[in-house]
Amino acid sequence: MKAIQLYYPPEWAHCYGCGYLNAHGLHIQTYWDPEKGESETRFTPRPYHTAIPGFVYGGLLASLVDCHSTATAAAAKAQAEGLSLEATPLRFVTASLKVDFLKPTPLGPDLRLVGRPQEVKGRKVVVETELYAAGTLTVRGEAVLVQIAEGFGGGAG
Ligand SMILES: CCCCC/C=C\C/C=C\C/C=C\C/C=C\CCCC(=O)SCCNC(=O)CCNC(=O)[C@H](O)C(C)(C)COP(=O)(O)OP(=O)(O)OC[C@H]1O[C@@H](n2cnc3c(N)ncnc32)[C@H](O)[C@@H]1OP(=O)(O)O
Repeated sequence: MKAIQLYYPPEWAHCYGCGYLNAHGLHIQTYWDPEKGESETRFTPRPYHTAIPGFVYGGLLASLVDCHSTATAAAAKAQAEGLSLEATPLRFVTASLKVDFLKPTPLGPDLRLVGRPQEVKGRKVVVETELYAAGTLTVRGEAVLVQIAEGFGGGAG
């Protein structure tokens, strides 16, 4: 299976969080399950992603939710419209990002984010995300993503 971000054309692939052309970026990769209608991202924080020793920096967690959500929006919109991302790349930007830090997130385990689209309407998609560390829910996110307007270069916009 191919990560959603790898369908972005090069002009949309410089994002610090998820762009495959950003050498210094996080290279977040998100996978879509068309049957469940949900997405999954896995990421293992590095020791320098520390908030206080032993715990992950919240800004990193917000970045994971952010790029996981933009990719989820692209997949959800493609599925809703019966489009293939291969033939019709879609790119969303973040209009609103809410992150609830429910518990400290331990630094060490692989993190798992699960995204569920709540609304797909016009250019707007709303995505809810749960982030788990070693099976424990530590972060919940809600994002509003807006498909970039036509004329912003690359794909179907
Ligand atoms: C970083 C570039 C941002 C600028 C975007 C421009 C061009 C993009 C070109 C290429 C992009 C390529 C790659 C992107 C790379 C990385 C993405 C990773 C994620 C990010 O790191 S990205 C950076 C942070 N991001 C921004 O820098 C956004 C700045 N902002 C805007 O560029 C506008 O603000 C925009 C486009 C968001 C909306 O503007 P707009 O005029 O196109 O759309 P409009 O207002 O019609 O809203 C349509 C529906 O979204 C609802 N809606 C709008 N805003 C809302 C809000 N805040 N809360 C709740 N709902 C909201 C409305 O209520 C309506 O919903 P409804 O139809 O139901 O009423």
